[in-house]
Amino acid sequence: MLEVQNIDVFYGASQALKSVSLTAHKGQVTSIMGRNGVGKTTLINTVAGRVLATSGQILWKGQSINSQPSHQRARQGIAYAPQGRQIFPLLTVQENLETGFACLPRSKQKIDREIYDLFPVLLDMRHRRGGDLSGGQQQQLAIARALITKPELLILDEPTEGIQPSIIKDIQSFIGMLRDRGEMAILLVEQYFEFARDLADQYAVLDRGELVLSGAGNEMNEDEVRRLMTV
Ligand SMILES: Nc1ncnc2c1ncn2[C@@H]1O[C@H](COP(=O)(O)OP(=O)(O)OP(=O)(O)O)[C@@H](O)[C@H]1O
Repeated sequence: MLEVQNIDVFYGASQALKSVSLTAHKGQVTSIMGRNGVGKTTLINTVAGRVLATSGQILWKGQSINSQPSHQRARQGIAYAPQGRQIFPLLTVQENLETGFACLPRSKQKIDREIYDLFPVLLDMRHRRGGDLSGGQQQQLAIARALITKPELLILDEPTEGIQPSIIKDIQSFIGMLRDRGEMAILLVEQYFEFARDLADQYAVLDRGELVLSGAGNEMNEDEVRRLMTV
């Protein structure tokens, strides 16, 4: 479904990704792992169209999307919940959700009841300001906002960052549930090893811009991956 083929990315003269390849499939989580600064966010930003690859191909449902800007990719079913959540603190929960409509035609700009069924806390708090939510609730809001377009590829950048341990399990269940519905592929960037491992149908480990290890989640060499994730 998503095929990233040998992409190179540069920031000025510095190369952030070196010939990185990756796939993601419907009904599966692909966990992208690695230390700080190895290129994980750059990789998903390149898939989302926020950063452009200088060479290589990104194929979405068999078509090259390299030259498409991010809003066009969003319209094609690629959604992104960014690192740090980027909730608008002064907008209400409902208004935050509505910002996810930007790439949809007016006729489709409706919050499905299903979103609130998935995240009941957001229904209870829909008239509260985004900034008043806890970190875990904001993370749910960020995922819900990404789901508003009914994506077929959901990209999540470090959803556990800054979230208290008791809520991390809930976030893990949400992601597992979305995966099990079989309607979308999920690309998960995560530094919390157990979280990324438990969700991974496939995994990829980056080190200094290169893909150094990848495979099926259930065949992961845990010691090796942990070593590559340790500073
Ligand atoms: N906009 C940018 N301009 C210049 N260099 C950048 C930019 N964004 C990232 N980099 C550099 O590219 C490299 C990869 O960064 P990236 O954020 O993709 O890594 P990461 O694995 O996601 O790290 P983290 O886990 O800290 O988010 C780093 O050396 C970083 O400093």
